[in-house]
Amino acid sequence: MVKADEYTLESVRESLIRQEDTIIFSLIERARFPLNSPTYERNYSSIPNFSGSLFDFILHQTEDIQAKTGRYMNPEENPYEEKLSPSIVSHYNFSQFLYPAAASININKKIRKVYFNNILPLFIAFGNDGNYAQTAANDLSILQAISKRIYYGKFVAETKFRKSQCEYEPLIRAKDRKALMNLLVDKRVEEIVLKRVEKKAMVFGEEVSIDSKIKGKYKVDPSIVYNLYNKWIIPMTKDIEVEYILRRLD
Ligand SMILES: C=C(O[C@@H]1C=C(C(=O)O)C=C[C@H]1O)C(=O)O
Repeated sequence: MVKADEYTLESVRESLIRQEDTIIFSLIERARFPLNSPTYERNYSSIPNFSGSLFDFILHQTEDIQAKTGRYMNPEENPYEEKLSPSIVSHYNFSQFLYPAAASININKKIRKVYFNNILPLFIAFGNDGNYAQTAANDLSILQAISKRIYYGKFVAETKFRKSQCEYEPLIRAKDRKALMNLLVDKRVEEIVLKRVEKKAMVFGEEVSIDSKIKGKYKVDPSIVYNLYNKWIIPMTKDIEVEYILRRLD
């Protein structure tokens, strides 16, 4: 069993670094397909007894089977769907590190909206090749990876709170969002994250050729990965940190 104190700021940071790999590989996989807009059109799929797009259907069905088989018993995992089947398997005794009153914050709607409106158009070619099920499955992999990363802000906030409780408490009582954000933020770490994800996108996504003249062609533009983290992923992680910390004394 993982003990509650096995999460430390260092271990949380290590996990965030490993999650970068998952996010970047999932972007590379989605980039194999063009936009494939019918995937997201309500009227296109005509699935019997379901009103929604093919993507909505795959999201619901996939999360439901994952819920049944215990995925969301782990506090590090957060589903997008609200109504899911209960787990039908016996499960591992996961450490309950988060503060219960603060653990349930949810910005799924925002993450979904940002993904489809702001992130996807950045790295996808327009077009339609008919591979809608694969497209939706790849979207879901990215959404799950960025959701885990953003909600990991709760673990970041909890470790920081435990380290400096006296500094946080008065600001939480005063509901001083701005001061809490200043206390939570570490600009130096953010700059390292940004440089590292750009580099990882180069290393993981470079077209490999035995012809040494072909260099510098990437499956997903590294500067887009940088921007994705800078504009969306890090800010949303920090929002989760602040929302979590505000409820830390409830
Ligand atoms: C995750 C941390 O907290 C904040 C959020 C960061 C992020 O989203 O990458 C980086 C630094 C901090 O501003 C941390 O300090 O490691």
